[in-house]
Amino acid sequence: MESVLTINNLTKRYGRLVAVNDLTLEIKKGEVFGILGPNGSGKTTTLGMLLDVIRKTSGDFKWFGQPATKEMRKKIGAILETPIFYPYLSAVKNLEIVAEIKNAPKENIEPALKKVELFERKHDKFKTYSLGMKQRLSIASALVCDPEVMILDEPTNGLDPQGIAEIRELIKSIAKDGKTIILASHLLDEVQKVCTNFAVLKKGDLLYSGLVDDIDKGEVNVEVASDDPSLLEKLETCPFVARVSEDMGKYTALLKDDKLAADLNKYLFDAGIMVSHLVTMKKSLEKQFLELLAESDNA
Ligand SMILES: Nc1ncnc2c1ncn2[C@@H]1O[C@H](COP(=O)(O)OP(=O)(O)OP(=O)(O)O)[C@@H](O)[C@H]1O
Repeated sequence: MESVLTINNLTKRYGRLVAVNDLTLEIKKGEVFGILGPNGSGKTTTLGMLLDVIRKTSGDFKWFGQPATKEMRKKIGAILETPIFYPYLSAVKNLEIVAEIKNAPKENIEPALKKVELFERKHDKFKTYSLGMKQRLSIASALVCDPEVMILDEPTNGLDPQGIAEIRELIKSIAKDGKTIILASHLLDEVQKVCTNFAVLKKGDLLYSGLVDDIDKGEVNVEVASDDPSLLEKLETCPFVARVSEDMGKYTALLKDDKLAADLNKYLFDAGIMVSHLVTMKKSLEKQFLELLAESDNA
């Protein structure tokens, strides 16, 4: 798949504080890429550097395989904060002004308003809009330029549950149209619901990057006990046990090759061992991330 963005060793320091530390990532066409991390983890700083509104300290990034140019930046629609709309003007008038400033065709306004489901309300004044509608209009203002990539920073912040659901649906529907989306969020749930790929940042460091589908896959640890003294030896020689540890007379075996507790039970039974205790201790990535985020909140 074509690379939309490659980031190599990107770093931003504010004095002694390292806001983004040696970040290396690749984002490919069609991905909905979530940058996940608690407050202060460096998400906004990263997006700011990628959009050249924050000056990088060191490192490098390329959009579409090339250093960013003004022309290329037109392919990127970014909403870092709500754009300033005129409160007494209608949505359509506001978007006409946006199109004028950004030199975008006025014909894009109607489809953009339809996409964000504000077409019926297009003549209403901006000030009469709910927060969710205002956010959808912000997204429409990026769509007016028909960008290939959309960048959204905490797109559901401050919205009520219905507003949140609408924005998430909208993001998925924009992605279906073939646009690549980069989204910063502190909500694992949001990233899980909307994104295909994600990276986890903590205090500027990249902790993890991978597929959202892998969140449910986690390590399978099985706690096992038996009166048979050869249990440890059998566990250590089992071809799908990666590691064994002992605690209070029970062994914990980390399984590999997608094997489950039932497979271990069968293996031990076939080896002549009757177990007295067998419990799966699955630690999903989700749990690990929640722990990680909680740790950061307490830091
Ligand atoms: N202009 C600045 N001067 C000094 N420090 C800054 C500046 N901007 C950001 N920082 C610091 O850099 C770190 C990363 O901040 P950043 O805003 O990128 O995090 P974030 O993950 O986007 O969090 P949030 O969601 O709260 O904005 C934080 O410690 C922040 O205090």
